[in-house]
Amino acid sequence: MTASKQNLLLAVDARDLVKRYKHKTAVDGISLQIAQGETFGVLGTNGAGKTTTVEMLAGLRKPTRGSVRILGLDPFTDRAAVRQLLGVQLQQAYLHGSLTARELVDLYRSFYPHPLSTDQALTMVELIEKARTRFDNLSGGQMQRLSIALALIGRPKVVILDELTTGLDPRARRRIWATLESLTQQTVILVSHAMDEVERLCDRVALIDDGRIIAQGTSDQLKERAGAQTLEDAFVTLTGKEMYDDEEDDVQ
Ligand SMILES: Nc1ncnc2c1ncn2[C@@H]1O[C@H](COP(=O)(O)OP(=O)(O)OP(=O)(O)O)[C@@H](O)[C@H]1O
Repeated sequence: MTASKQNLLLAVDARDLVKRYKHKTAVDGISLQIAQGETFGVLGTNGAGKTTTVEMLAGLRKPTRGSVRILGLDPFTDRAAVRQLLGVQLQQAYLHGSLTARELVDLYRSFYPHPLSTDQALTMVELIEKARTRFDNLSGGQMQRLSIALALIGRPKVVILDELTTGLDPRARRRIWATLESLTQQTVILVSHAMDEVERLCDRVALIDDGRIIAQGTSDQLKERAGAQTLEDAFVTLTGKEMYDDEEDDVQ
């Protein structure tokens, strides 16, 4: 494949994704086209369908309808190939708790052909001193940082990060942001509630509400479209909802 043709290939091409559960349509016709090298933000209130969407992109949840291609490959039928292209950090890391941080990084390294070194990965998220600590004995923020290192260890072409820095202290957030800003060659899909994070890191953003994309564009385009000063105000105007509205909060 020539270089120019390769660049035309979308990192993510999702068409009309639908995910229906028995009593709920979590995702209701989402299409996303994300170019190679883009950092793409997915914003939405709790329960909007963000995690379900990215799980379908990663081949972790089968869509009821629709198609996904990651660099032209189907994550379900080309599972082994896609696994080498993709790094995923999910909201809840299901990791083997009795393994140490170093053992987990070593294990994940083995899945990829050209990974970072274990020390590089642990240093990147400032966990080198915790290398010998079992996963179960790490703090919540340390577990989260480790899961970011595991998503990035294989130098994947496409990285999916769900709630990247939720719960991290300001210093750790800045450090992780700097790491992400250095990933200029990689495509990043970032699910977030943090407007500052999205504005700083993302080239484009999709606003998701009730399983649908209600607007997408650069932060500036969304602000302009909503006549808003901030991305948060744009979000409220375009969705008619406050960012932290939660379905469950209504029951009091
Ligand atoms: N396995 C499941 N069975 C039934 N309903 C589900 C299942 N998983 C998710 N849902 C529902 O689908 C909707 C979308 O969930 P999802 O986790 O994708 O939202 P989200 O935007 O990631 O939310 P949050 O910001 O709270 O993480 C929610 O109403 C959720 O309760």
